Amino acid sequence: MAQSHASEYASLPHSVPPALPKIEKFKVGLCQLSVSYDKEKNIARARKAIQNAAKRGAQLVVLPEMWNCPLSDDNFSKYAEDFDNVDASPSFSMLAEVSHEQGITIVGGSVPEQCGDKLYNTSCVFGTDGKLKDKHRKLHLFDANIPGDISFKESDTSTPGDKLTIVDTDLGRIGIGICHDMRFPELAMFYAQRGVHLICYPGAFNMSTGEHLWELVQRARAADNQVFVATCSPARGSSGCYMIWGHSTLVGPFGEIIATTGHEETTVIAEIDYSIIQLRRENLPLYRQRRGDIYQFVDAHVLKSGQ
Ligand SMILES: NC(=O)CCC(=O)C(=O)O
Repeated sequence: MAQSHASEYASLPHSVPPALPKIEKFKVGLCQLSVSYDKEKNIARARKAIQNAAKRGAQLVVLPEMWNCPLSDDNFSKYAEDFDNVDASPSFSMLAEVSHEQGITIVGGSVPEQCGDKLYNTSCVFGTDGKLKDKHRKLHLFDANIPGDISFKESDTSTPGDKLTIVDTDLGRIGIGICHDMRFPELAMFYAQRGVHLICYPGAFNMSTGEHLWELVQRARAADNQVFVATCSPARGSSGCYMIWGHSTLVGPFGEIIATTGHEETTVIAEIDYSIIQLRRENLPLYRQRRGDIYQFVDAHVLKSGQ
């Protein structure tokens, strides 16, 4: 779990290059799904998309933010699931079943999670055995007010998470963020410093910030940290008042776009080759060039533990 990673890695020098996992090359599937008001149909649609991505060779499948639920604050509690009560959690159960059935790793986008009287925007990661490996609760809730454009206050209904999520999988060390989490470079730096190879951000940028910033921020997170970044959005036209930008994308460690799409429902299949991380870090050894004598990135876990 992330918190144990924090203490385990607290003493590492900043920006160590990651050790490569056994598997260097594999295919990722980014399922950009249409989302309707019918939760059962959303689950069936997601299952099919995952199965098709696996048939096309994807060993890792990423789903969008809020794939079981039209994206609006007033829907979250209606579509929420309690993951501790798996029998009453059809989205969770489907992901567990299909990851096992297909023998793949799934970053299960996000769905609203009910935990006691709290709602979270939560991403569950499943291993090839169908077991939950970890879950990430969105840390930075999307509260925005751009007059005449968009007004959204996720914090009216949801509670922010309180931990970082680094998951060791057969396909490398994966860091998880959800949508607005991508705006915060510190989170990506924290992950990179702890040897993450790939950061997955299920996300649903809107039309205004999407056009200007969706591509820019994910390329920046990848280039700054010399890691892979994968984003997965719902398709536009998905139900709800929130107009979605789409454009699910895989970015490489040079900030290069490896594969992307438009706003319609589709699955992007692309190859991740981790040896490129090593190559780029040799080409441009940012981790050695940082001026730790002038400035330092100090994370809260290190401060708290007094190191
Ligand atoms: N669902 C979200 O967190 C949206 C974030 C977003 O659009 C942004 O600009 O940030």
